Amino acid sequence: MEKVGYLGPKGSFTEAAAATLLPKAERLPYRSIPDTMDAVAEGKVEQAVVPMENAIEGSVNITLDYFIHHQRMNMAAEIVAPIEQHLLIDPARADDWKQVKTVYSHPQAVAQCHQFLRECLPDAEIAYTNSTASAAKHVMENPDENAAAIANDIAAKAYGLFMAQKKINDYDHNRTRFLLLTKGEKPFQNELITEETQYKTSMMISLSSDFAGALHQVLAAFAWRRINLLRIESRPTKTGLGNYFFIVDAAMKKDDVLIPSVTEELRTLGCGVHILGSYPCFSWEELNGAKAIPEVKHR
Ligand SMILES: O=C(O)C(=O)C[C@]1(C(=O)O)C=C[C@@H](O)C=C1
Repeated sequence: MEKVGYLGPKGSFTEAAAATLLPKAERLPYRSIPDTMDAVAEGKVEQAVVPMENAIEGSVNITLDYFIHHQRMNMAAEIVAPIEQHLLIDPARADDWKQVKTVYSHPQAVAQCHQFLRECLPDAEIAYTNSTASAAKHVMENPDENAAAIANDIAAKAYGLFMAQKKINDYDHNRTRFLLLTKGEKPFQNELITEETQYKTSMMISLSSDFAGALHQVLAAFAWRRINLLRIESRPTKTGLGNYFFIVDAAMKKDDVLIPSVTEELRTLGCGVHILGSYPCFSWEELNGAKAIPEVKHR
């Protein structure tokens, strides 16, 4: 049976994303995003699912940075999922959630609920964990701590916690984009792919030097070919203040003409160009119907 690694433990949003993309694969939890990627590089699993970007909080920087600087692999598929955060506590404290002293969660989840925390739990300490599910697990394992977790309803069930406050994310349209990563360029062969499936091609582009219009030249290479760009993200190269590379997502599948020619043109301009993957993109609703978060049967 094929294996997929995910940011665990069980009950994380990432597990639900992995279960939806690869329902037949054996799922193996890892304790951090870098550990999850290392598992692919070390051959412990053939592929892994990690969170990449959130509609409220933006990029998951650790994913992007570890991917670029430490474990360059292939982006093989994408799923965008709705994210509903809840405040979970030990059932024995069901009526006392306002007295909670510490709130545990992943930094992305905490950021998605800033306003709620400021208004409803202004004195609570925030403690960051590797994932929302590890926060829930911690609260379950430490009933004397007077703590709460921000996590989803699957984690509430998995760890026997009470949902003291539901949907505490500050904005309704909360969605996270998860990526399936593989070691080599392994096309995602799956019955989920149809004629209508949209593709993206992600590229890392570094500018040759800093001059007026350098980024404009890069964008022009896409523009005159009418390649639609869905995202441009800049991240530090970590070589000095002010040095950045760009991650660009083009709304098309890697082909034999446009992508090779834009790559060629950018290289002629002196840019570094790496194709990070060309992959099908799915929405949660497309794969799960109207159900917000599917029941994840744990293995
Ligand atoms: O998968 C999880 O449960 C996580 O904690 C990770 C993560 C993320 O990094 O974006 C996943 C989805 C939510 O946006 C919040 C947290």
